[in-house]
Amino acid sequence: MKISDAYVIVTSPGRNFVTLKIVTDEGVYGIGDATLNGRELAVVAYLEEHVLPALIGRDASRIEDIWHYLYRGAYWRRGPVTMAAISAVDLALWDIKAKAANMPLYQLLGGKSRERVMTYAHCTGRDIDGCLDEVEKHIALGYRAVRVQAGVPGIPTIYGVAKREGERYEPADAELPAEHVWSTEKYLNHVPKLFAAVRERFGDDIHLLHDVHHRLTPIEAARLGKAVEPYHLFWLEDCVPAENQESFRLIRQHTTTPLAVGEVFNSIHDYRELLENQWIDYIRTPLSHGGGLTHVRRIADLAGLYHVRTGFHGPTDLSPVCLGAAIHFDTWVPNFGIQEHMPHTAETDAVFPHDYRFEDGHFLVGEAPGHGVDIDEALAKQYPYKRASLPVNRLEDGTLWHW
Ligand SMILES: O=C(O)C(=O)C[C@H](O)[C@H](O)CO
Ligand SMILES: [Mg+2]
Repeated sequence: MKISDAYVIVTSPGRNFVTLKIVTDEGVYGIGDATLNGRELAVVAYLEEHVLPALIGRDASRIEDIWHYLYRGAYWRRGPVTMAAISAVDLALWDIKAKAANMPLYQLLGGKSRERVMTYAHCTGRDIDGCLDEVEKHIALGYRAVRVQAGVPGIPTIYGVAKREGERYEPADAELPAEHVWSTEKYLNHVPKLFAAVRERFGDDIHLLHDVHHRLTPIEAARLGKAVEPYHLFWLEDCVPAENQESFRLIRQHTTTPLAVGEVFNSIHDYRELLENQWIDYIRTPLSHGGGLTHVRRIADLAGLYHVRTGFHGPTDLSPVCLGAAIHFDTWVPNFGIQEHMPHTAETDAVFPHDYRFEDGHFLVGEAPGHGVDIDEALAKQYPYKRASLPVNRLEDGTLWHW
């Protein structure tokens, strides 16, 4: 089965998505997600100029060889743009392989390890009370796990909290990066109060998660991890920027709060010291940024040796294609932890018809051959690309900080 055509579809049904379609001479096609929030067209250019012309005529069944051709063959390795492009090709080829085998993707991976996939919801409020109301709503929807983020007094705009009550949170909300102001002290003083309030109102059974979004230094992260220990979090996410993996040694020495890392990683090499030293508990790299199934399953296998589990990134800036493939992976992977779930808009769901289902706080995998997600190309055309950038953060004195 040879690749006869490959093209990119850019659509913006509420937010931008980049989708790759690979077509074979036998008429079977596959779909991959190539969305890199705020840098979408860089991946489009990489695919169109450097990847797709070299795919035409290749045997679509040789996924492993094509992966290495694109990775080793580029000479320039790793990086989010390259790896998002490789991921999209890989997801589309696995979709083709599973369709050709007339099997849902999880069957090709090794079959079901579980019946359903536990998800966590985003609960955010302008203040602690607003956040508690959201937790209540999400428990009523059946969620067993919630990520809690609340506004911090004295910080006007903060990661994870919508600008206005009742609005959805979307960080890429301006053509050019919006400037936010950050205060570590105000944040560190406030967060333990949020967790105390959630446990006080909802008890011990619900899993609680929190995303620091890379803003602390290692010793500050250690302080936060210790401060929230009484509230036994499921995880504390991205507590420091993680280019320096060694930072986690210090954090781990001080706290038993479980740590999740990796939504901005794209290679197994980003994880090696973290895993081998048992400094983290969950890996977060999504299939659409970490080299697709071919590479992410190697990361998951390495993680499994160290009792580390998966907790894939799943905000709305990963398309339903990535989410659909992730649900197959989650259904199979032995060391599954949890799946992030931030519901897509109705417009997005219409552009990407899919057969996964959400029920009672869990995803249920579909039985259609492939990963079960398609794209309605005619509908996609009705939503043209709009430039959208992620914000930047500055300390109160104006210093540029991590967002
Ligand atoms: O969902 C999360 O945990 C995130 O941190 C979301 C990121 O801010 C988002 O994907 C940036 O594009
Ligand atoms: Mg995150």
